[in-house]
Amino acid sequence: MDEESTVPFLEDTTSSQLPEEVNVKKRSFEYLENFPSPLILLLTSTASISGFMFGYDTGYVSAALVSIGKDLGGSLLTLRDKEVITSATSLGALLGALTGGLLADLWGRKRVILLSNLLFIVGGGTQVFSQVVDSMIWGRFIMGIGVGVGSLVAPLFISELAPPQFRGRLVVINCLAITGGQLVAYLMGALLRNWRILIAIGCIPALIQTLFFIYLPDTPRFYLMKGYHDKAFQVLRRINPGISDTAIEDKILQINQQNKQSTLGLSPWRSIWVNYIRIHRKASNLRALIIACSLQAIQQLTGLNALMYFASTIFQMVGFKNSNLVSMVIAGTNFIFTVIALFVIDRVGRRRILLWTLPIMSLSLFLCSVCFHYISVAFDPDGQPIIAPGTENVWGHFLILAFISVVASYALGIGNIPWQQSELFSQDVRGTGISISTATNWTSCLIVSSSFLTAMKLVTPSGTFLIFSIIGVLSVVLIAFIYPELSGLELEETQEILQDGFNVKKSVQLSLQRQRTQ
Ligand SMILES: O[C@H]1[C@H](O)[C@@H](O)[C@H](O)[C@@H](O)[C@H]1O
Repeated sequence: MDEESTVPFLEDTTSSQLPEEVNVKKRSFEYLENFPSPLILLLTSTASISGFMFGYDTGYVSAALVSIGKDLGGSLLTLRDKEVITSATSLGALLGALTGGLLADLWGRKRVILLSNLLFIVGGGTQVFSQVVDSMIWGRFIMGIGVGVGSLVAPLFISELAPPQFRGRLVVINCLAITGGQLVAYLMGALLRNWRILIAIGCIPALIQTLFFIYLPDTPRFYLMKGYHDKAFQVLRRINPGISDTAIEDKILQINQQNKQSTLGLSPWRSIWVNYIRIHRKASNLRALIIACSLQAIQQLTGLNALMYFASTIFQMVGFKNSNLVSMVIAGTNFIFTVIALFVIDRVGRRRILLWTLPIMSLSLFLCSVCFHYISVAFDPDGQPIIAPGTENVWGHFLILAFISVVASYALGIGNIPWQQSELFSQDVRGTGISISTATNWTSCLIVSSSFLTAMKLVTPSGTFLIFSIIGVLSVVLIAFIYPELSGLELEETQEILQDGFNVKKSVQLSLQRQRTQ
């Protein structure tokens, strides 16, 4: 380690020229490990249980709706009941996302994860014991709040702990848990005929995570936000074995520089307000917010979840009668390609992956649109799409290939990169920032799920997928202009990048230099 590497990068926060001009001041904290420490892996996997519950709880609903039959109130569920039961979770998640980040700043990341578990268990329990539709809806709503809170706090927790060169991969572990949760939900849905057991199983991971977290610490960055130097020191020491005390103190100094802005001592409401204003007034924060919200909106507005929903009808057309199997093929592709993302995200870089995969995804969506042009889709009296008899199967086969290509390119990039959002924000407004961007995700999800069937009727399925494809193309242009490369950079460094512009070119150079020195 040379002398220069002990100079905290952020000491030079007034510098607006990056990165050659700052002579690549190396990070104050030299990571000696080539592999994250066992404690980091334990904390990451435990936090990722939240991701699993996000996936499982959004995934089991279609199977549960089929097997509920007349169990709720003695009559079959109407289409309206099904819609409300399904969307109650997304609505709850929107509420959870709006409040989760703010609570994480007030109470700590760990306590908020515990709160989300309580919501999972109360919401799940309410559903398991439901005798009428209304209590089922309330159960789904309460559980949805837990999903929303968990969807933002788990990646936040992980990215605050992770050494920069592993951060991308460690956050993808949570995304892997989401797609894994969806896959397991479909698998269980196919195996289990009893919906109450299907839902009850979903509460077990929440209990396991609670037990683990009782004994595990919060993140050093949160402890420093609250002024707990010793606790932060101890966690940094445990997660980075082999690092000198001086290097740890350097790191603490670096984090504390950003905490000068913290709202310590203010009342909770006042600090929420102050952070809300701060995130809009300070240029670097506003840029971070624009990037994070854009990525989250793009993830949902390119229609992946709608495609998942429609997949079973298409597969039926080409001879697959088992719709659960269909969902598993799509969810399986999503899972497998998220595994690949895990291995490439830090090496290739977030920006570059998006610029490679989004064009492929847009092209695949366009191919879906072309295939649909040759397939005649009708709608049954309930408004559900059905394939008109006598349709040429060959287009159905092409469509399946196009679907798989959409899901694969999605899972490699836009399916997981928006969840790296915590790295964009400075310490003082991180909770507020990720609350707003996660709420953007759930709002966009609600917009697509509530308008998808109407759009298919109004502009045909071919037109709907053409719209998704156009959104994909526009997103590539937007990302090319506004998304800097943050792979390998310290959380504190990203703010420097966003200080006087989006600094895309300079960030790419800095990230490359970091990769060479790590
Ligand atoms: O990152 C996740 C994942 O890609 C899921 O498969 C998808 O259903 C969610 O909407 C998304 O947020």
